[in-house]
Amino acid sequence: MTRTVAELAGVSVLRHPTGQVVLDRVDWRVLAGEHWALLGPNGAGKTTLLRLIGAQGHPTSGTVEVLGHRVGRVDLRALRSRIGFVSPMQEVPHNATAHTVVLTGATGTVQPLWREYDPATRERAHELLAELNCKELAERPYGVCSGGQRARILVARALMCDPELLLLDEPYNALDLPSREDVIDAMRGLAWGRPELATVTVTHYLEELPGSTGHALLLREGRVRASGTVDEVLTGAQLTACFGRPVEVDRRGDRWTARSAASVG
Ligand SMILES: Nc1ncnc2c1ncn2[C@@H]1O[C@H](COP(=O)(O)OP(=O)(O)OP(=O)(O)O)[C@@H](O)[C@H]1O
Repeated sequence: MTRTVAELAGVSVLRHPTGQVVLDRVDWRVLAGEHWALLGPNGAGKTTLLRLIGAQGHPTSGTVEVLGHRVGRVDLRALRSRIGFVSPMQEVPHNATAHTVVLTGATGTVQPLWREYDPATRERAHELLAELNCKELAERPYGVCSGGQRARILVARALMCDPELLLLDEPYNALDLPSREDVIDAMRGLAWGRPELATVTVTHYLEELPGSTGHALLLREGRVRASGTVDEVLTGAQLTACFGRPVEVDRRGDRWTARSAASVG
């Protein structure tokens, strides 16, 4: 039987002091090797849900189990060290080289802790840069790398802890088309090369989903509107219900496109 990586049951999040319901009785299970897309309008609760599954917070009610541990009963820092997280909010020292940025993933720190990195760890950072097709960037300062290169460096960094779960919050944000395609290729390569790794990617655009995406969850106003395989969920009817306006979805090869049905013709 395939291992459960994360399971949320009846999860709600209310904001203090307004009592705003950010997530409303969410049920969700992610299995090893699954690749999920998390979609929904602005403010639907996607980042909040990603943070919960990443053991970066507690629900107001309901249960969150990640990698066999119940959030609230374990040291969240220990749990987080087994989860890779890529987010545009991440703090990164821009004058550090790409290799150094990847190394900081071993310690989960913003700044490098040089004494912690033995030769094998340093070599591993090089290997991960190569796995993400950017080994030539090793000595380049992160700050001068392009958006697509930075995204791949951050994925390599997240893989330093050899995670069982990799979470990506809008990794394609503000990338030009070639850069986006490079990151999509890298994600597809990861799915192929690491069959046990589960991933969850928050995105706004179906065009950004690698063909390796097998599952999708649609959120609207904190509620799950649809959840399941991409064939069940990434349909015009489901996206229309989720976004509240007519949406048409096409699938060509292993990629998707979506557009407002009102603009067709
Ligand atoms: N720290 C916070 N304090 C108060 N409200 C918050 C906080 N973080 C998020 N919220 C609110 O919770 C709701 C969900 O936010 P969240 O960032 O999870 O949505 P999202 O689907 O990721 O949105 P977006 O697509 O715009 O990034 C929003 O209404 C937001 O304003």
